[in-house]
Amino acid sequence: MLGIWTTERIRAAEDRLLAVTPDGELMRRAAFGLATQVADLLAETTGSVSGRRAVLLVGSGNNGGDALWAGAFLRRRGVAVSAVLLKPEKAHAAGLAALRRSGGRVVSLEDSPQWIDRADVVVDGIVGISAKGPLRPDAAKLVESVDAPIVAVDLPSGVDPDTGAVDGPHVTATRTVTFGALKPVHALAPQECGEVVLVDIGLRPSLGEPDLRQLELADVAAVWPIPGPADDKYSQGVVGIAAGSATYPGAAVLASGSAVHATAGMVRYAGHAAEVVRSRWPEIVATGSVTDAGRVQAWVVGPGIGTGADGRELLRHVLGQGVPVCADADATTIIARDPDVLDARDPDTPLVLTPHAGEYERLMGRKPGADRLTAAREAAKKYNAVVLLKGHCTVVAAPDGRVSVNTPRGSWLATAGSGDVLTGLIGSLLAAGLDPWLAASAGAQVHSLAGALAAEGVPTSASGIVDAIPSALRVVRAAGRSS
Ligand SMILES: NC(=O)C1=CN([C@@H]2O[C@H](COP(=O)(O)OP(=O)(O)OC[C@H]3O[C@@H](n4cnc5c(N)ncnc54)[C@H](OP(=O)(O)O)[C@@H]3O)[C@@H](O)[C@H]2O)[C@@H](O)CC1
Ligand SMILES: Nc1ncnc2c1ncn2[C@@H]1O[C@H](COP(=O)(O)OP(=O)(O)O)[C@@H](O)[C@H]1O
Ligand SMILES: [K+]
Repeated sequence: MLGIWTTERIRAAEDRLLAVTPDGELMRRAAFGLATQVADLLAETTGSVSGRRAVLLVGSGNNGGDALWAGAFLRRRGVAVSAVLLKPEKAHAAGLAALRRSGGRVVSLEDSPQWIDRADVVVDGIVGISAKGPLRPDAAKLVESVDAPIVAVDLPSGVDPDTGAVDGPHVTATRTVTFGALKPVHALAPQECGEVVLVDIGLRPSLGEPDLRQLELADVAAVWPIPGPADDKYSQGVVGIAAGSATYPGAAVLASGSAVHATAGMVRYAGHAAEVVRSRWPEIVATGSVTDAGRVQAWVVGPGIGTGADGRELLRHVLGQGVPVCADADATTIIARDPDVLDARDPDTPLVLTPHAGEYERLMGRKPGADRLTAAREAAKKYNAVVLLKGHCTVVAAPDGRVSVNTPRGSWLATAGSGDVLTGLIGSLLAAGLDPWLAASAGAQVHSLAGALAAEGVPTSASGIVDAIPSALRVVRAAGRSS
C-alpha cells in the first residue's frame, strides 16, 4: 500500500530531518534525483542528453532552489541550461550560485521566449508545497508558451498540493519528480502530474503513519477472496442483491452480474426484476422479495429500487438484517431524505455508502467541493459509514479516519450503469467478510481496471465492464504473485 502525507505532515518531518542533516544536503539529494529524471526524459524523448537544452522556470522558494541545483547537475552532463527567474531578488541564493558556477545562464523574463521556444525540456520550479492558488499572471504566461515536455519539481505548479484542485492557470507535466514522500496532489491530480517519480531523500523514518493510502494491485490480490480446498458455495459468503424494478431491470442485471464475477460464492437476487436476472444469470437464485430471499452475509441495496415508500421499506428491511450493507443510488437518496431509516441498523454493522457528487450533496447538504478528502471524511463521520465518493478519482473514507484514493485508469467508467457494477463488486467483498473500507477500496480498484481492460482505448459500456471483471482479476492475481 502506498502512503501519502499532507504537506503539513511533510513539512514537520522535513524540519525534524533538517535538524540532523548538514545544511543544504536535503536539497542536493532532491536536486540530484531531479536532474537524473530530467536527463532520463531527455534521453527518452530526444535520444541524447549532452548538447540538449533545458530551461528552468524558477520561483521564489525552495522549489526554485531544487530546479537551480538540478540545473547545475545537468550542466555536468553537457546540457545547456538557462534559468528564468520569476523574482530574481528572491531566487534561492545557493542554487543560483551553483548554476552560475557550472556555466548555466540566467535569462530575463523579456528574453525568455527565445530560450523556451528552443527548449528540449522545461523544468517547473515555480512553486512547491507552499503553493497557494493558481499560477500568477507572469508565471501563467511563461507556462502557456511552453511546447516542450515539462518536468514538474515536487508538483505541477498551480495545482493545490493537498487537494489536487485546479482553479486557474497551472502546469501540466509529462513527469513529476517528488521528494521524500507522495503528497495528495499526486494521487488526486493524475492528469496534471503525468508520470510520478518518488526520489528518496531519507524522509520516510521521520514521517509516521500516512494520512492517505493508495492500494497497489498486490494489495488488492492479498485481500481478494479465492476459494480454498475446504470452501463451498456458502463458506465464501452469499451476497444478496436488492436492486432494479420490473420497468428498470438493468441495474439489477448489472449489479448481479458483477457479483457473479467478483467471487466464487453464491449470489441471491430479490426484487421485481427476478425473471430478467435469472434469464441473464442462471447461476443466481432469484426471488421476488427480500423477505423470502434466504440467508445472505451482505446486502447490496439501492440501484433502481426507486425512492418511494416501497424503496424505503426495502432499505429498512435490509438494514435491519444485522449483515453488512452496501447502499447505493436510490438508497442514498432515501437516507438523505429520511435519515431515520438508519435506525433500523445496528451501528456496529458495516455500512458502505457510494455517493456521486449529486448524491453527496443530498446526504450532506453541500457539494463535495475541491477538498474531496475532507468531504469524504466528514460524510463518513456523519453517517458512521464507509463513504466511497465517486468521481474521476474515487475517495474512500472510513469513520475511523482511514482514507484511500483510487487513481483512475482513464475515464472509461463514465458510462451509464457503471456505478451498479461497482456496487456488486463491493457487496461480494463484504459478503466474504472483508473490512468495509478495504472492500470499497479494493472494489474501486478492480472496477477501474475492468473499465480500462473493457475499453482498450475505445468507449465501453457497463456490460463490457462486467464482462472484463475476470480479466481484471487475472491481472490482480498476477500482480500478487510477482510481488
Ligand atoms: N524543506 C526541505 O527540506 C526540502 C524542500 N524541498 C523543496 O522545497 C519546496 C518547498 O519550498 P518552500 O517552502 O520554500 O516553498 P515553495 O513552494 O518553493 O514556494 C513558496 C513561495 O512561492 C510563492 N508562491 C506561492 N504561491 C504561488 C503561486 N500560486 N504562483 C507563484 N508563486 C507562488 C510565494 O512567494 P512570493 O512570490 O509570494 O514571495 C511563496 O512564498 C518543496 O516543494 C520542495 O520542492 C526539497 O528541496 C527537499 C528538501
Ligand atoms: N470521468 C471519470 N473518470 C473516471 N471514473 C469516473 C468518471 N466519471 C464517473 N466515473 C466512475 O464511474 C462510476 C459511475 O457511477 P454512477 O455515478 O453511480 O453512475 P451510474 O448511476 O450510471 O451507474 C463511478 O464509479 C465513478 O467513480
Ligand atoms: K513545481
